[in-house]
Amino acid sequence: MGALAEAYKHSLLDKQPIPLDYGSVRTLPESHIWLDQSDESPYVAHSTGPISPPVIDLMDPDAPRLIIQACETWGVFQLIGHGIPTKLMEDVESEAEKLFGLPVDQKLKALRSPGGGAGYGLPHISPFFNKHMWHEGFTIMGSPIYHTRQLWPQAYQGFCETMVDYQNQLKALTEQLIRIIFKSLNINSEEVDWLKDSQGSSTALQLNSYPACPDPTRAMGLAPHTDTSLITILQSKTSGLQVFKEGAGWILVQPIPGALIVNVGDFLHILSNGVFTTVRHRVVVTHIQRFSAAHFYAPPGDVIVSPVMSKDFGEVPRYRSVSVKGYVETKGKHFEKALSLIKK
Ligand SMILES: O=C(O)CCC(=O)C(=O)O
Ligand SMILES: [Fe+2]
Repeated sequence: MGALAEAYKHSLLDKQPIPLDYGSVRTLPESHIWLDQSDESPYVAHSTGPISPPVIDLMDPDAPRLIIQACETWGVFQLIGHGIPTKLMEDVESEAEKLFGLPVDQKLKALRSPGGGAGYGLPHISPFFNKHMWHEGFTIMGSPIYHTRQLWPQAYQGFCETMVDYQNQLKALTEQLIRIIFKSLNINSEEVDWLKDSQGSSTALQLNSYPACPDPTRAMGLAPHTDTSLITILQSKTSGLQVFKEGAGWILVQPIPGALIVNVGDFLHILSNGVFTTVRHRVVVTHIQRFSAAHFYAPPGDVIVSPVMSKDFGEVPRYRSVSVKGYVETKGKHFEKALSLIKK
């Protein structure tokens, strides 16, 4: 089982209820009101600030330097010139729209089984919050056929072909970015077996829907978190994602048409000895439904992640070495405290 599947298995999700039938709700239920959670209230920052994450063209000869700089200063950037066909990105969005547009009884046929990471359900981070998020998701790990057939016993093929093609292309793009980043860390990609053979690494594709919300200033689409990945690549044509920037607060990321949003995850943060920022992010909701697709990439579970030591990344390790599996378990139990628990 891949490390990400393991992560979801260890989450306490089985104790959680199923997503709301959003189509039938006219007012925000008490269970979904986040306003009281003071500094985390989404109400405080709906507008774009004076600063925003950099936009980088992968075809630019200076892209490697800009990517490293963005990983350090923001932990997130928008990527253009990435080579993922626009048509494929549009197909992913329209297939997600079709899926989440199904009647609730139909969607529940693909509900995640207890201990299973794939299928329809609440956000994986739900167990760590006492309020519910205005969100429904569909998680794909490996082949999507099993759950998709439960949704569309006959017409599952179009959805599956689109998602498999997207997963393959995003995995290759992620590995291209990892090679660029590893060079700066002085890691020889040729010596990293799981990267060289593209074997064993663990990926998940998370389709997110944030339904039209009757009271957006009091609801939370996706609560603040960092990703348990090396790198995450996100697509959404609608704004809603906010990233936390020290000294500036929550910044709305305004998607550039056709761009992908790349963010640093916890494993890259550890590997870079804390120099690359694992960016805290969240999603705010509006009166209009929003879709996104997040592609997570983590090394195989038995890989040991240790901070690199150098002049640029520090000569004293800030984190203990951890196995991917071990860290995933710690995150599954302690969520946002996980990184501080492995601090030296
Ligand atoms: O929907 C988004 O913009 C962000 C999704 C996200 O952060 C996640 O799935 O981990
Ligand atoms: Fe995320």
